[in-house]
Amino acid sequence: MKPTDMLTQVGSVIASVMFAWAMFKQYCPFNLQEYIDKYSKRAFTFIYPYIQISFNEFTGDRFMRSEAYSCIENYLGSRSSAQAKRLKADAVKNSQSIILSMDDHEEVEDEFQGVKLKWAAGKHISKTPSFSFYPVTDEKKYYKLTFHKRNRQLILGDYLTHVLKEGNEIKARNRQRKLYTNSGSYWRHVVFQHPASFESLAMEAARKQEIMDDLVVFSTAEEFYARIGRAWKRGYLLFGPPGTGKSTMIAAMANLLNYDIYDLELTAVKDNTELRKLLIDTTSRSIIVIEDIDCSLDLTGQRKKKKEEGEGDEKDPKPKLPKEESETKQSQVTLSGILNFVDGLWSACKGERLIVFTTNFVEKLDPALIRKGRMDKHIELSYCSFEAFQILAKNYLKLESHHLFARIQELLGETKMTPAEVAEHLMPKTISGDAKVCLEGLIAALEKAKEDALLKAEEEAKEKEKEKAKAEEEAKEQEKEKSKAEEEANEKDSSKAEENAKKQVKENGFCDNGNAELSTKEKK
Ligand SMILES: Nc1ncnc2c1ncn2[C@@H]1O[C@H](COP(=O)(O)OP(=O)(O)OP(=O)(O)O)[C@@H](O)[C@H]1O
Ligand SMILES: [Mg+2]
Repeated sequence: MKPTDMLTQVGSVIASVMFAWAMFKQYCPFNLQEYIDKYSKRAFTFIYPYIQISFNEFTGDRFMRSEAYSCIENYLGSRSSAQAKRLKADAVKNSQSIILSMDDHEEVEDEFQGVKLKWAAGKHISKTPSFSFYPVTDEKKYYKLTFHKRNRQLILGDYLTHVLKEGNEIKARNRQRKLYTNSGSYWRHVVFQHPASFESLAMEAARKQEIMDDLVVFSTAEEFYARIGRAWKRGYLLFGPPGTGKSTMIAAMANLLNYDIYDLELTAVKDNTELRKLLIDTTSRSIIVIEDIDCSLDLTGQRKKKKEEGEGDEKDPKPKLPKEESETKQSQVTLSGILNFVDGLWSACKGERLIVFTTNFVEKLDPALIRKGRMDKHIELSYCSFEAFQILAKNYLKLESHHLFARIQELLGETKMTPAEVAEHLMPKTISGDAKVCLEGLIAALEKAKEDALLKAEEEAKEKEKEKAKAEEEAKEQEKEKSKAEEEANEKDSSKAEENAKKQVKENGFCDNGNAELSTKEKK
């Protein structure tokens, strides 16, 4: 038989089979069709040695994108770019980088512990009836994993866990981080792009390293927290004078760990229920920040106030602005609400979380709020040391050393200046950006600060001296008054005794109180 004849015969056989199949579908009862379909698939899987798993893009009611699908998409990214011929590209991180994924109907291979598997991207298209002129197509994308059935245990267990974990990590690396703020009971967000880093933070190197280690250890300690039975969260209390870098450190923490920031404005939270709702809505890998907790709400005196109710109002050492006052009145968040927020059951949901409080006055906070276990790490940010200055000089002026550094070191040891003030003096003052001008300006400011501090100390000493003298005078005056009062009391006593004696003599003819002289006189 000629090859052309053979081809003709094959073609006619295929055409007949297809015709028979079409007739069968047309006239065969639906139940029988289903029956045959089911058993033919079973028979096929019986002889087919591979297992297939589909991961659909949307689960359930189509509104939720499947987490597994996006994890797989991320996981397959690098493999796709290396193996697939048709790729899809998408921009992430505010168009700063591109991620690639395989296009529909492409396949890539993967290997896990020596086992080979295959991933394929596909889509089901179904036409949904519509009144529109244009037909509406409903695309359902999926990834299909194919592997040999002898590896079932390994793939369903370790491999899929590995895919989800790695996919999640890639997703976290690629995602655009967000800065959230609360508005009512919802979070609004903007893109978070703060350049702060631990490298540029002006702080002693050893302390900085300790904080960074603590953060990194925390972020990788999921198994540890699960083993010891603690929620995977950690509290940081940053305290120190204004301008010492508390907010900057929070941004550096977020950049180090690649976390989102939830900046919680407590005065805008109506009550504890709203606070809980906000907490539940936060995602994992995030830092929840409450800035200036001492003046966000009057949490400082709540416990004391309850005890002292009716004893009159305690004077707030920091006068509040009228707006702040009215907001505080509106907010009914209580200290116990905050404590539940920090370590209640809800704070444990959905992965790792850092909770950071900042304050200028740590001593004003209720000890319950900042005890270890709630605020695990207390970090004091203080005035600028010489080591911190060196980092600022390197950042601002690109200077590692300078002959004026010695004088600055001397002055920083003698006076207090916040890193924010030092940084301000190191900002370029001339177009040429002459470092010497900045350093001289800083020296002048430090000398002035030193003089001011001396004057202030002298004034304080004088004030103290005055107060001491006044106190001594008052004490003397009090002493005088006391002795005068005693004299008067003595006089009163003796005249009273005299009167009593006279009375007795009049009534009894004698006196028994020992005032014999008087009684005999009276008798005579
Ligand atoms: N330790 C620091 N390292 C680097 N820059 C700093 C440091 N401290 C302050 N700065 C600079 O000073 C500015 C103010 O600092 P920041 O807002 O972090 O202070 P803060 O402690 O949060 O103050 P506040 O208590 O008033 O909120 C920052 O923009 C930063 O440039
Ligand atoms: Mg701040």
